[in-house]
Amino acid sequence: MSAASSHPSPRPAPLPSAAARGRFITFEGIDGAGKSTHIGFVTDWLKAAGKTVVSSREPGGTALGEKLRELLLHETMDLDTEALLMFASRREHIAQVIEPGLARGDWVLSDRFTDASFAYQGGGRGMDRARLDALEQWVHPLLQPDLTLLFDVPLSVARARLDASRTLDRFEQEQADFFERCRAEYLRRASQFPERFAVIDSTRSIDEVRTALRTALEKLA
Ligand SMILES: Nc1ncnc2c1ncn2[C@@H]1O[C@H](COP(=O)(O)OP(=O)(O)O)[C@@H](O)[C@H]1O
Ligand SMILES: Cc1cn([C@H]2C[C@H](O)[C@@H](COP(=O)(O)OP(=O)(O)O)O2)c(=O)[nH]c1=O
Repeated sequence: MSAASSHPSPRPAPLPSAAARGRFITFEGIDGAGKSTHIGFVTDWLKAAGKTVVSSREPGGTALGEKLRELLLHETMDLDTEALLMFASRREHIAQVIEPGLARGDWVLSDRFTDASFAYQGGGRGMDRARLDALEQWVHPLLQPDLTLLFDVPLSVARARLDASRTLDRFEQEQADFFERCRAEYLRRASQFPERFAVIDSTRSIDEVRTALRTALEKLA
């Protein structure tokens, strides 16, 4: 018997496999609904579950996106310009942050994404939905969030929660009926895409909201 047959050669090392794709979670709701309050909680919960988390926002999330955010929040502009700049910021965010993060296997959290354009430019300002559909098809034909957490509250609750002392941006200065339309469009989107939306009743206490968030996250993990 040869030495080779009595001592089989060691198995070749497995080839490095590509990281499993991460998950994309978006946070939505009218201003004052409670998104920012709970992003930190979701981040901590996911990290405790062993995930690598990237937390970002729109408009913004990149150096260029943050410059566009400044313009969007403070300069008066035509509605088409506003929608195009929202999607320009989004394109950069997808290319630089969201797609690379998901490819690395990270869990990417975004404070707002395309549902906000449908809610604010579409519902709030009355932009034709077909135009927003076309922009979405252009900017991210294949990408959709794995989970969209919609923090839902009546406008009166959101308004009461917004810190009276803070300076309101161009969107926050809008009238009540604008936000009613935004909220209605968010809820319409949630019923159009029930597989990815979790509607969180954000009138409940922070602890109760956290319980609802855990339930939604456990389904995804
Ligand atoms: N479930 C809740 N109950 C009571 N107050 C809340 C709740 N969620 C958020 N808040 C408070 O409401 C205010 C607005 O919340 P925030 O998370 O900044 O809203 P958003 O990011 O959606 O604009 C904050 O002062 C926050 O502490
Ligand atoms: C992403 C996005 C945001 N917006 C608006 C909603 C918000 O009023 C504003 C900024 O969002 P946000 O970061 O939630 O504001 P804040 O830091 O004051 O809580 O931009 C749109 O109108 N369309 C969009 O596509």
